[in-house]
Amino acid sequence: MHAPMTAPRTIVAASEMPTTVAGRDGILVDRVSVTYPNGLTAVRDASFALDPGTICALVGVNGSGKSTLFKAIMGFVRPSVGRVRLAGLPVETALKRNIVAYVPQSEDVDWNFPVLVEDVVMMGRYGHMNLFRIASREDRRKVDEALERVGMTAFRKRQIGELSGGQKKRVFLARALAQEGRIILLDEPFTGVDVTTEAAIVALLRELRDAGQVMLVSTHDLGSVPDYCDQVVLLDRTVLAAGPTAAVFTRANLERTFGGALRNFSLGGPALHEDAERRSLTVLTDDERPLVFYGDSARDDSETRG
Ligand SMILES: Nc1ncnc2c1ncn2[C@@H]1O[C@H](COP(=O)(O)OP(=O)(O)OP(=O)(O)O)[C@@H](O)[C@H]1O
Repeated sequence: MHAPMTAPRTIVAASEMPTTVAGRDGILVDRVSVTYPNGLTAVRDASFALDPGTICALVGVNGSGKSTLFKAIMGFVRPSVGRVRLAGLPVETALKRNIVAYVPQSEDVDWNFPVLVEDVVMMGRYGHMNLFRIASREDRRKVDEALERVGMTAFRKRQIGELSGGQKKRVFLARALAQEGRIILLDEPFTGVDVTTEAAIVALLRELRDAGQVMLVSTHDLGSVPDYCDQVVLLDRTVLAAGPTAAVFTRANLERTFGGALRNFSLGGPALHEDAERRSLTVLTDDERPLVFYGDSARDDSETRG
């Protein structure tokens, strides 16, 4: 059972935190704004800091700027204002040192590209290779290990485009594992994934967290956030709230984040099933797995899932 939710509290902006503590070895997003060439400011004055050994959910409606923030962290777009530090380094340096791994959204990948599963995972090793990209025994061992960890060894000679959605996600996760980045960004890793695969991915993320990695996970799967995320960043073109899940992932904050996009079912009164206690039940849903609140506490219903 997840710890009861507490009242939302004021979150200290990353820029006000001493960089020697928060985000020093993890992710520091400090007053970042991103303006696209068409003049649209997709993210304004966003700040948060994540230390190693953290899984953080990035939550917001479609168009709230999640992918833009990922692109800024990956160096695909340059902030017009503010700075990103990865393990204390500027983005370009962190990328050169192979510190950041990225698991893309399925839509961002060309699945017709003829490439084998094991080749995709080997791409995670490219940064460790010399100019000629000749895989060493160590590189091959890391690829074998990564495929094994995600349960895709039997599929290694298959074309990536022939796999199911969940299998593709596992392969890209294996690529991130093979890369051995200390920072992993996952863009909607659970979209189109069955509950068994989701549970396997979550178990792997927990292992990585326990090994000291820091993960930022963009997700619409609200119901599972309290199960495995230590921290949450709520985004709506700017950071509405950021911090420990128990403090930030509250009904009030979610309603503020999602506004009319959130479907809210409230049931009051009658006892549920064999539960004798009468209490109110609220179900909040974005577009994937719903989040259930009993009174003001989010219920961890992981035991009821496959
Ligand atoms: N290259 C671009 N040029 C101009 N505007 C863009 C560009 N990319 C995204 N946008 C706009 O920036 C805003 C934020 O988009 P972004 O893709 O970051 O949202 P998101 O939170 O990732 O959405 P989703 O949940 O749908 O993936 C949107 O209004 C989008 O139309």
